[in-house]
Amino acid sequence: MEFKTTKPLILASASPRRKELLSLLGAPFEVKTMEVDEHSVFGSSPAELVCNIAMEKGLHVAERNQDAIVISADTMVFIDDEPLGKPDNAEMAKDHLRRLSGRTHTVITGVAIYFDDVCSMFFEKTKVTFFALSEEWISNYVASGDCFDKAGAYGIQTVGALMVEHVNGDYNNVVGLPIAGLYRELKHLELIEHVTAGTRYDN
Ligand SMILES: Cc1cn([C@H]2C[C@H](O)[C@@H](COP(=O)(O)OP(=O)(O)OP(=O)(O)O)O2)c(=O)[nH]c1=O
Repeated sequence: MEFKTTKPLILASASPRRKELLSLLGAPFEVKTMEVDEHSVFGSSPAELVCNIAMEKGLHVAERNQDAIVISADTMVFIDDEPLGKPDNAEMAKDHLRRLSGRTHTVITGVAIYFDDVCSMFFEKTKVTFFALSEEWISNYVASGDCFDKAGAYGIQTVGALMVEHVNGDYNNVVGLPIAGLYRELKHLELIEHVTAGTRYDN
């Protein structure tokens, strides 16, 4: 099953996970990124914060590619409404994991879709419950390096999966892109269509 977008599609993200998930649509796309200072972005709620960061990540790419659909996203882990982003160092990673140990946290991904001078945004929330983690586990996991490029200092799609007792919601949202929600949003905005037999090689 394949889809095509009504305009050229650009993913404004350096995340290999987002690239892999967007590929599920089977629609061609390019990756174009521009650096943004995530720390200078604010929001009055966790969902608003991730949406505002997602919007910021896509803005300059969209300005330079006005004939395209530009997609950008931001994923953060929230515990007690406090954001846990990507850890800067091993101590910060250990602190993140100690806070997540034995508790349920929320992973929110904000997604921005730029097209026709418009920016449409949505977010997806997934609840993840961790088993209680021993100090030895935390040290070994952080030493493996898996935690460093990931919000909350874990990867649910890697060996980090061994910490997860329960997931309530979209798994792909935790990995960085709620692809089912994104497909539905693109469909709602009439930016994507199913490639039916006979139209597959039309362009
Ligand atoms: C919680 C969790 C996050 N992550 C990743 C998804 C995101 O790539 C990353 C959160 O950082 P982001 O700042 O959302 O994204 P990024 O810096 O990787 O990529 P870009 O800004 O260029 O789009 O954490 C996992 O891969 N697995 C997980 O289980």
